[in-house]
Amino acid sequence: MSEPNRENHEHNALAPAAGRDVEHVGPVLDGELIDDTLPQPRGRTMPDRVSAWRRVADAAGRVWRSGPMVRARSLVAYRARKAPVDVLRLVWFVARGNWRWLVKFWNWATYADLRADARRARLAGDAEARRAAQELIRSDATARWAKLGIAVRRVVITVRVAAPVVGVLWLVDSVMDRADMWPWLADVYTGVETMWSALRVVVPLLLVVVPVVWAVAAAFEGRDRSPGAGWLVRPDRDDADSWIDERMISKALAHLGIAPLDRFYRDGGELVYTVAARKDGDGTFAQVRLPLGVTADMVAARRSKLAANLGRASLETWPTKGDEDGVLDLWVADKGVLRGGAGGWPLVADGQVDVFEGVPFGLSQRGTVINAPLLGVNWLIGGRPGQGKSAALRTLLLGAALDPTAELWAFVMGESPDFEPFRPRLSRYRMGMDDSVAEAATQALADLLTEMERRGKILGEQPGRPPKVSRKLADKAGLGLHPLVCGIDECHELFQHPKYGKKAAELAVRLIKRGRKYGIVLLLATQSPTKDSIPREVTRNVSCGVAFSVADQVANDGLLGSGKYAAGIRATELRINTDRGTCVAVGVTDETFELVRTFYVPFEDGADDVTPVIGRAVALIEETGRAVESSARPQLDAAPVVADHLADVAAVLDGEKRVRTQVVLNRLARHDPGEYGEWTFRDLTAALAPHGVGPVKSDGNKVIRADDVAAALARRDRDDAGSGDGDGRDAGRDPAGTQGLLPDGSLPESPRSDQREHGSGTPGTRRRPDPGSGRKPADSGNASGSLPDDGGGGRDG
Ligand SMILES: Nc1ncnc2c1ncn2[C@@H]1O[C@H](COP(=O)(O)OP(=O)(O)OP(=O)(O)O)[C@@H](O)[C@H]1O
Repeated sequence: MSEPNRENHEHNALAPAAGRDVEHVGPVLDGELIDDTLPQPRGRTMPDRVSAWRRVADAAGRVWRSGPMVRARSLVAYRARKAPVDVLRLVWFVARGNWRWLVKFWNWATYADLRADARRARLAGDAEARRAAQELIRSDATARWAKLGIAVRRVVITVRVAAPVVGVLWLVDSVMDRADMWPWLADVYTGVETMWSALRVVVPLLLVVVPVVWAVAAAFEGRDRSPGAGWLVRPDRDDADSWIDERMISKALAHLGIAPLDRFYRDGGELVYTVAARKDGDGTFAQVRLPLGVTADMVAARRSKLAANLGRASLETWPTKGDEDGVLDLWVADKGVLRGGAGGWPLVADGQVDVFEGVPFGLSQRGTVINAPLLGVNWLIGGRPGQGKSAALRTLLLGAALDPTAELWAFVMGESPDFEPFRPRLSRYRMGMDDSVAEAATQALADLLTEMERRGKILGEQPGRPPKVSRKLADKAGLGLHPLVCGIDECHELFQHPKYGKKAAELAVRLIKRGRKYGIVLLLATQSPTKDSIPREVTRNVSCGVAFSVADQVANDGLLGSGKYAAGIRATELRINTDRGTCVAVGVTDETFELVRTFYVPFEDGADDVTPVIGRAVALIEETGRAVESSARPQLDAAPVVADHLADVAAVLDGEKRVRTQVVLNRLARHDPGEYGEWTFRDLTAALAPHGVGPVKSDGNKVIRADDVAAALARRDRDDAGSGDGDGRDAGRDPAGTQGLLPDGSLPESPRSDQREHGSGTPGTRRRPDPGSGRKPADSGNASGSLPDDGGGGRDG
């Protein structure tokens, strides 16, 4: 029975509705046919959900821990902590603002300023000025009362006119119906009523707004006007209460006694912080744009006052010039943090070095390890006696020793055992005060120059003409492009040597300008970095300057570069003995300067950590199948030191504008009898001709003009710099070292021996060193080995 019925229903339901009544058969459901044979979407399982949640939680955690979030969090926390004090402060500002307005009103009402003028004039006995002031008070009072009278009269007139009109309107409105009024009169009433309703809305609003505006204005008027009293302190670390913030810095700057800065503050100026005070290593860094008339140098000149104002020691306060003269970079160390030394050298017990990566040198002021660059740079280390120069030079050389590809030379121009333990690892080593050491060192510089030229040729022959020696090229057997590091301690003794000094200086300058591309590194240490003891061109062109405690600006700028003292980069702040081992360094990182606590590898009073490191360095070379180029080998035939005729002529002109050729010849003969003793006019002309210089006639005499010689020298230097990338110290410094990383523990691949495969000098007999013996060279009085070379002798040890 039910089937026909259902059919009937369906038929009715599907029948077209047009022209008939529609019969409702219940709700129409939307659906989808499911085919069991197709793959069905799977519901999300529990593990899926968990991992999705975990991903979301991870992302949220990352955002939570991100830098801006941390800063925002600490700012909110800081402000929340400060909220009660801030509220009290605001209330106090409002009260003080009202009081200040009251005082201002009172002063205006009582002519306090004019009365003060009159009083001053009376005290000064200036009757005329006093009369003028009193006259002014009288006339001003008259004018003021007159103005008040006019205003009152206007009000009275307005009331007298308006009152009858209002009365009439009120009367008319109370006796007449609006509908019976003239339309214009009804409009007047409508307008009045609209105004009245608007007033009913506006007045309560004003009753709220006016007090708020009043309070804000009063708070502004009553604000703290002392320097740096802004509200925007931006802490980004937890101990926000104990660190240096903008307010402290502004306050400290306000009390330096710099007139334009004082004026700026007096006029209510607020300093602009281009970098808000933030934690930077073991201290706080901020960058301030100084107001008109103030330079960073002016602040740097008052460093000790600034330090005192900030509650720090001078050494802990570093105001330096930022990107512009008017931008102050200020770094302030956390209290006492610089007192601790850097600790032991990280490689003293273990590890290896790749000199292309740098050598751990010390801790920066930020507390990170400075990996000092060795390749592609030259070093000048200086400071007062006993402050750590030799120890720093030793650390650099020790680092180089732990690179089995590096060849090391050392010359100590004095009686000092500082580098004795290095002997087994050194290819050349001379120590002492006699002339033969100076001669050997000069010879070494000449050989390095020859070697540099050879390397230049080799580099030019490589595919792609690489611009400089790379790790890959240095490791390539047979090229002889391995790193060659030459350290000269007490180098002023060499440059001031009566016989070899000039030559050594000339050679060193040329090496420093050009050698860095060829893997040749010069490390110079000196007690005396004055212009007489170190050639100006050396101090100008070395890329890494290190100054331990120095006595004055001259020594400071001699080591760190000109203008550094004025810019606030001052090793004069380092206290003799107290800050032993701490130095100011430029060029060792990308920072303008670093305050470095150098690592110390002891070699004194029975303590000797150097010898074991050298033992390890020698063992490393043996492991890699290299032969050590030791100074113990017999002397190689050294190429004679080549005389530089142009430089010698320049030297003997002795600052005179023009000198007769005969006098030049005489002076040259005195300067270097071996070279110039037999020289004639023709020799002199021939020697100078290639440089475009020659004798010219002046007052009937043949003379050499100093200007011509200087121009030729400059030309040559330019050419040298052009081919060697002449590194103006401050302009295009060499790539700086890195910070914060220790060098890779080991080289990726043991480099092959190539120390003996290039040609310079003549081969010597090679002997396996005995690292433990600390053996003296066979003849320590002789110049030790020249550049490693065996002219095709056995490779790879
Ligand atoms: N980084 C350091 N940490 C701790 N002490 C150091 C450090 N460097 C050097 N010293 C100490 O200073 C002493 C002197 O060091 P060093 O011989 O290197 O000074 P110097 O400047 O070369 O002196 P001189 O000019 O007389 O040769 C060392 O014996 C050592 O005690």
